[in-house]
Amino acid sequence: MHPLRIERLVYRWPGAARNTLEIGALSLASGESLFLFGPSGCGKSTLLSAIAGVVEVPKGAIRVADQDVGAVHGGARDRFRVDHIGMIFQVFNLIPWLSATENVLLPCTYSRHRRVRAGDNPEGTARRLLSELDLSDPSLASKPANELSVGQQQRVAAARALIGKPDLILADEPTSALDEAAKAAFVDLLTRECAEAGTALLFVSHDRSLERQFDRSVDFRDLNRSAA
Ligand SMILES: Nc1ncnc2c1ncn2[C@@H]1O[C@H](COP(=O)(O)OP(=O)(O)OP(=O)(O)O)[C@@H](O)[C@H]1O
Repeated sequence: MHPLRIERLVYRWPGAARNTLEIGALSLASGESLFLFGPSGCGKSTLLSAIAGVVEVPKGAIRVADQDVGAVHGGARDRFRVDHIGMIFQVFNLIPWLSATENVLLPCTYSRHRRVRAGDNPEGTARRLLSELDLSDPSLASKPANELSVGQQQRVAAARALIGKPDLILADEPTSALDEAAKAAFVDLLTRECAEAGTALLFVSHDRSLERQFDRSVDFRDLNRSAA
């Protein structure tokens, strides 16, 4: 099984004068972590949206867990995404009135696949992940998400992405609200958890101080011919 396989992906935002993405090939193996860097506006977030099926992609261009993302539509695509992909985006999409723990457990609510993979005690798994991310204090874990700091919300989003061992995690600048020490610890935990779970990690950022913590690093401008 390939967590991610991209071949001949071309994408243009509606109304744009030129293609945003022209990617020949990109794949990730199970448990592999890739750091993808490039300047603002070069198309990194667009690529993640295409992989997540948030924007329409041509059939055959992107496979996640061996499934053609462009061939799955509507509700089936939403179910496919929660079954196989964990996302840590710049906007965390936490449900504001749910506690940190309840937010972490959401993928297990929506996906039987993730619930089964979270083990016999998903609540215990959620607590363990939050504690690894330095959110073990019960008063923090039970707080509504909108009463957490942005850095704490980033870590809740990471625990939510990790729970139930998805095949792939997409992370878009997830350390922007953390200080230097917290950043390194966060990336260390994320890469370690992914390697142990066999989850492939695609992490995009322009902060190259994090690069050496990953198995592989790619300059987006080398990958994306439209930027040439
Ligand atoms: N929803 C959208 N509709 C139309 N064009 C968009 C949309 N989102 C992004 N774009 C355009 O696509 C190009 C790539 O943007 P994208 O957000 O993917 O870059 P990025 O590398 O992630 O940038 P950053 O590092 O600043 O987040 C930009 O020219 C941007 O204006």
